[in-house]
Amino acid sequence: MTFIEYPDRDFLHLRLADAIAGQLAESLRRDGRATLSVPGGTTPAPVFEILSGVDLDWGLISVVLNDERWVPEHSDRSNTRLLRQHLLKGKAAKARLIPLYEAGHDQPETALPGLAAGLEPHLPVSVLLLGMGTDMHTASLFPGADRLEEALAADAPLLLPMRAEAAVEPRITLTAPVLRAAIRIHVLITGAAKREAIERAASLPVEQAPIRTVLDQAEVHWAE
Ligand SMILES: O=C1O[C@H](COP(=O)(O)O)[C@@H](O)[C@H](O)[C@H]1O
Repeated sequence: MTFIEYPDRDFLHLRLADAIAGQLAESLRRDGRATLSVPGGTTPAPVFEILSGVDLDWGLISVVLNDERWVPEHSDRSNTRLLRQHLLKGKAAKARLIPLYEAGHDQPETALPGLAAGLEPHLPVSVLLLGMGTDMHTASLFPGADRLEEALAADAPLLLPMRAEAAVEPRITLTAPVLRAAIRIHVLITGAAKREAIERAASLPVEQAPIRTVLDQAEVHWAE
């Protein structure tokens, strides 16, 4: 993996947002379209805030989460809600959100075919930004999750539902082949515990450290 250490979080957020914006612009020039996939959780909001003010042809950019928790959008656990609050506003309000949640379904399984059909035309992902938990999960690929093996397989479908003790609620996640097919891959982590975890991940099997599925292709961005 390529590991980039920054002197502080503000600098990290600015440099990473700048790199992502440049790569999206490159995809727009090359392909006339771009897809950006982003994590939820507690870490990425400052990068989203910066990106939302960047001058890009956002009308040609699709945005999809790496994963979603199966909760309504008004829940403070909703990754879609986080996206709307911090990224899909300002200049980025024109971007097209590709949903990973559909109201009216108690469980992700029944919504899955429709969500996957909506995603397919927007692949491959041009720029993939991932987060990681200290348990080395990325997207909703959790160690010990019920469908992890299926999601890591080379012939996995685009999306899978996922349940794991650490995940709290059912999830829906992009699978490993979709993540690995992304043209540019960034991992954003902060703090000593996540640095230690990603260093440990490099020597563990992917089932124990799912972040490994992208580590050979990723730039990891870290600040204390
Ligand atoms: O639950 C999730 O966790 C990971 C990591 O989140 P963080 O709060 O430790 O930054 C995140 O990447 C994933 O998208 C999210 O659903």
